[in-house]
Amino acid sequence: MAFLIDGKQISQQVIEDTAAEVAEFQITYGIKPGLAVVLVGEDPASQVYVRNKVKRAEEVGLNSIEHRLAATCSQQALNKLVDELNTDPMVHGILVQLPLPAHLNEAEIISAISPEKDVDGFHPLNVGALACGEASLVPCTPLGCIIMLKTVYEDLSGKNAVVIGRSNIVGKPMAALLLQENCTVTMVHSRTKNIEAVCSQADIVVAAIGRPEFVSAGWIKPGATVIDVGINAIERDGRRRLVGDVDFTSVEPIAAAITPVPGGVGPMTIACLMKNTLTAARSQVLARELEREAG
Ligand SMILES: Nc1nc(=O)c2c([nH]1)NC[C@@H]1CN(c3ccc(C(=O)N[C@@H](CCC(=O)O)C(=O)O)cc3)C=[N+]21
Repeated sequence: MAFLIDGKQISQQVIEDTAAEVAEFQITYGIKPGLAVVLVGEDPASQVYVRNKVKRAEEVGLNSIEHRLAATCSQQALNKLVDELNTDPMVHGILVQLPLPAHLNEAEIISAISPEKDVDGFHPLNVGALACGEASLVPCTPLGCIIMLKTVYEDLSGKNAVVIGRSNIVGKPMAALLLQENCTVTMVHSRTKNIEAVCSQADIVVAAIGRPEFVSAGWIKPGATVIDVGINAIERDGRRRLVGDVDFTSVEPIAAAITPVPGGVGPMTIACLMKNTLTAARSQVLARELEREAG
């Protein structure tokens, strides 16, 4: 029986710590850190995520502002909104919910967000900073995974970590963060040969491929720690269920520790978004003070 890494509980701690720091921020500066969430279109899953984010933001004491645009909105209209949020001094964090409708250019929008307000950590400048090991705004999901891993291991140094998946939003930043923690990092993906054999060498497996229950017992070394980033809605026995990228039932008896879905990585992602918004607000307020001092 594996130890269950309780994302709900760990995220609650992150939320409470952030809430205390937000309260202090407000006393010091007389304003609340502000988070703007932009949702384009009416995708039901996205609506649920956005609602959860706004709810959590209120809990933490952030000023959260939701902007909704029609699915048919133009690139110019979205750019214009992002520009307004970039210059709004009450907004410290901007999140444009992905994926965007197909006619919109995601890379262009991500680059249009001011890097100081990029609480997703997706802007090329923040991606570069992470690659150089000097990031302040780190993508929320990988950051949440590292926080969970640190509840299992005092020190990640020298661990063999395998990241399954090479997306810009999870796989690549995850590998960068594990490397920063001195892990020996291997990335595997759809073109990797003998993927099972590579995975079964790992002390730590992070699964982020977006395929329901893809990783099964044969991939996992006994005693490994398994972080399941997947959130897949499937239908089983006529009921809608959420499952991860890991076949929990077969892997759980082999692993030493594993994250559940739901209640694992998902809540950590949202908690880290709150943390990043506070980080962004602090550095913007400091930058403005320095500017004022310099005259
Ligand atoms: N710019 C941007 N940034 C994101 O961070 C981002 C995004 N776009 N687009 C969509 C994905 C997805 N995402 C989730 C966060 C939390 C849960 C979460 O908390 N899930 C619950 C279950 C929720 C349920 O019951 O449906 C759980 O895993 O326990 C899920 C999904 C953030 N994303």
